[in-house]
Amino acid sequence: MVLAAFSCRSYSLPFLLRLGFINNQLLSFLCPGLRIRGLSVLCAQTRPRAMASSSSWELPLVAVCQVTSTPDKQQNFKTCAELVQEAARLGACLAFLPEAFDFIAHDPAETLRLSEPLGGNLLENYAQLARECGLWLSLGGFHERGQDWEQTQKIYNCHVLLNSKGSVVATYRKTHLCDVEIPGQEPMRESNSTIPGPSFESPVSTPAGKIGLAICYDIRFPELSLALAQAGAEILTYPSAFGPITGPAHWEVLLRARAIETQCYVVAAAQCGRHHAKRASHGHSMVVDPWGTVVARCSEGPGLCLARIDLKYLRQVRQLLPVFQHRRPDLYGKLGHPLS
Ligand SMILES: O=C(O)CNC(=O)[C@H](CS)NC(=O)CCC(=O)C(=O)O
Repeated sequence: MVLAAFSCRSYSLPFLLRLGFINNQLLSFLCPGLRIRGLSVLCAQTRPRAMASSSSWELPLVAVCQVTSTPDKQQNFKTCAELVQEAARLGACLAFLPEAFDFIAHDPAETLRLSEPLGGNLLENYAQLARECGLWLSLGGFHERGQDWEQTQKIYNCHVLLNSKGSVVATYRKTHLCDVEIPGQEPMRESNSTIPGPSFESPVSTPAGKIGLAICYDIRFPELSLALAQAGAEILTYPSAFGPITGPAHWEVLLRARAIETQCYVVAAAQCGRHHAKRASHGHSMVVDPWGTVVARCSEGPGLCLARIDLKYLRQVRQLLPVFQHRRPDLYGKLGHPLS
């Protein structure tokens, strides 16, 4: 007990663990109570020592906003605007809002009624907000009436990236729609109201790095994240509204897996709490670094968290573990076909 405590304080436990002077079994034998603390310290410091980052205040800061959207569009805008203003005050160059930041409706009919085109009032309000605050905005899933609205009477789930002048720099329309029924959470039939997008978009240069756009359920398709990484993405974004059953089981694991596989930062702004009588979301917005470490996470309820994006560190991780050189595309030809 004394030895373990002494080790922790004086000789940096993770350092001794890495050198092999002490292992987790020995540690748990010496001090069961400290094991968890020791492991969590280890987790935060598994970043290899040689890979020290640049001075952190020189690195771009991003903000991840977590909200509880309701059917009330005006109120939702007010909540999001306050968080974006807070992000700007804290020095962020880019703020991320979750899927359905504009609203979460009671049913598909209300979703369609509340939707707007890209050129509508809501996007104009966000463009003005970006200009006033002087930061970029990832608007993670806007219920968009597209060019084909008159014929189809259906919308797109559209991720819009605005620069600090309020101009639309990129749009991505969700390609994998969530049509799933999981016992214990409200059935999701996104295709009732939404058309899947035709393609993914090339990653976009921003003050924080090159961003690959995706949305929520897309995270279950590693093919998309690999395609984005191969097209040059350094940051992947998964603005989301995960449910209360799949959230605890899959959310963090999926985010960390995508970060480790692609060696990208993963930024995931999430809906949280109860939207209306029938629907609730998991929350747990976070930023994962290219090593797979969760470097920022929101607490319960609406709010924001911040992370620095260190692209030098990203390149070091990619050098240390050159999985993109070791990949065997000659083996994976049938990938993506339904299981037989
Ligand atoms: O409904 C809206 O207005 C906005 N769209 C959503 O919230 C979508 C479709 S219902 N939600 C998801 O994709 C959750 C995926 C998920 O929970 C999982 O993959 O486990």
